[in-house]
Amino acid sequence: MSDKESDREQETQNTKANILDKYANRIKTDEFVFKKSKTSKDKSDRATVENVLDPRTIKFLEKLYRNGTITKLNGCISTGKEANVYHAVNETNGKQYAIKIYKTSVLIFKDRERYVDGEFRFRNTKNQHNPRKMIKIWAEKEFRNLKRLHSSGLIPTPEPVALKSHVLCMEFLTENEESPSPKLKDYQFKDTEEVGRFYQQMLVYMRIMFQKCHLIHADLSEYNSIVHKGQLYIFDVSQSVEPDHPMSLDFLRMDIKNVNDYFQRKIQVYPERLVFQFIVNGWDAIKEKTDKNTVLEEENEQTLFQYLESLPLKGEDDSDAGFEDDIFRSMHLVRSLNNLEDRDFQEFADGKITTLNELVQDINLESDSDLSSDSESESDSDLDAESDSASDSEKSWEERDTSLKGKRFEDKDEKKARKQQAKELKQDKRKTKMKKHLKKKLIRKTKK
Ligand SMILES: Nc1ncnc2c1ncn2[C@@H]1O[C@H](COP(=O)(O)OP(=O)(O)OP(=O)(O)O)[C@@H](O)[C@H]1O
Ligand SMILES: [Mg+2]
Repeated sequence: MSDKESDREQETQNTKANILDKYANRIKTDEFVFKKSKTSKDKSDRATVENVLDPRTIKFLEKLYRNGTITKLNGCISTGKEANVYHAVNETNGKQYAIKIYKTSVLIFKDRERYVDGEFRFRNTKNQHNPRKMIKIWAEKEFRNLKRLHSSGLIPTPEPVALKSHVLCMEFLTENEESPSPKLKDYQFKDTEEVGRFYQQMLVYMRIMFQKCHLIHADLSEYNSIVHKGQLYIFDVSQSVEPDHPMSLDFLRMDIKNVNDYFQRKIQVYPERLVFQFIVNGWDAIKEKTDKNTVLEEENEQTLFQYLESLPLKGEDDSDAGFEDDIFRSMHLVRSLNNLEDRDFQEFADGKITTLNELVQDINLESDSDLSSDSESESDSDLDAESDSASDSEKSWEERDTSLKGKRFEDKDEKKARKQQAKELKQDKRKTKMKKHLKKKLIRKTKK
């Protein structure tokens, strides 16, 4: 190890040592048991803390102490495959927090990449194989998505409080000092009427997330929703994507399946295709589809519930034939014919591919540009990312390269090189491209 590295190693150990000295009695990482916490006088076990939290994590955690957000980390409430969640408290104002600390195990990144690739907001993300940098981006993604949902005022979520690199601090959902509010999977429903209400509420939130917040959850289930003060709260949005993500509609169909799978153990549910159309269709298309005795005014939660009431449940309506859930789920859905790869044309001709506009009308898949740059709305104190020597996408927000990206602002020879490259790309695409007249003939044939 070079001198420089060993100095750095030594410095890290020192940082860790004196942080632990300073906070030793206020950081516990073993399992947090609510009832016991009041009486437990047992000192935090320093050795456990040392092997659970690495020095960098402790350094970020310390920022939450120093800025007065928390005064004590009580222990771990969940060990997930991606992150551990800890309970923390501010003993002065009694506020309770959930501190989600992401893990750096590389194995998970394989699965995560598909959620980051293709996302407009993370187009500059490099270092996909650098675990430390990747967890920072992943935590930032969760923080920004949570902020977008929370600030919309339309979707109940835990309030996001701060992000320090891969350490995310948010409001802890609990109705008393004794226990966290239950996940949907553990919630004791009063009766089937209440189950039905929660089911419709979940579908309405999925539509609002898509239409107003321009997000698809992509891991929605009874495990990632909590019933708090009688309301359904949505969280765990690190993997959520915008509608322009190439796989957004596949993720949406997966969410619909998971939600239906949970509720149909208790009540009758709607066909997945109708749920998909409810979420993705523009409001005018929805109004058109309703029968004449359901008059809908402007879109709000009430009219959305009203529309759902008018929908046939699974099996009640034979127009569903040919669109059973498994067929709908396995359908190769493309956004429009221009998205069709040449090799798919034959499949399309054989009627095996459905274009989106055959399924829904006036769909808006464009991500709202001001929403997409939701980082601008972050207050710097929230996104106090660690600023080590890193590429643009890694710099903390204050230091990131603010020169405008895009064609208008590049210098001359870069522009020339880019044009040349685009020309070559077009040339070899043309070689494999299907001739226009053949494409037209195929489409005419399928329209008959
Ligand atoms: N704000 C919160 N308030 C109360 N409990 C929370 C909060 N955030 C997370 N939890 C608890 O921690 C658990 C894990 O949180 P989350 O799902 O965000 O992490 P995860 O890494 O995705 O875990 P998993 O892999 O198990 O889904 C939740 O199921 C919930 O029980
Ligand atoms: Mg989760």
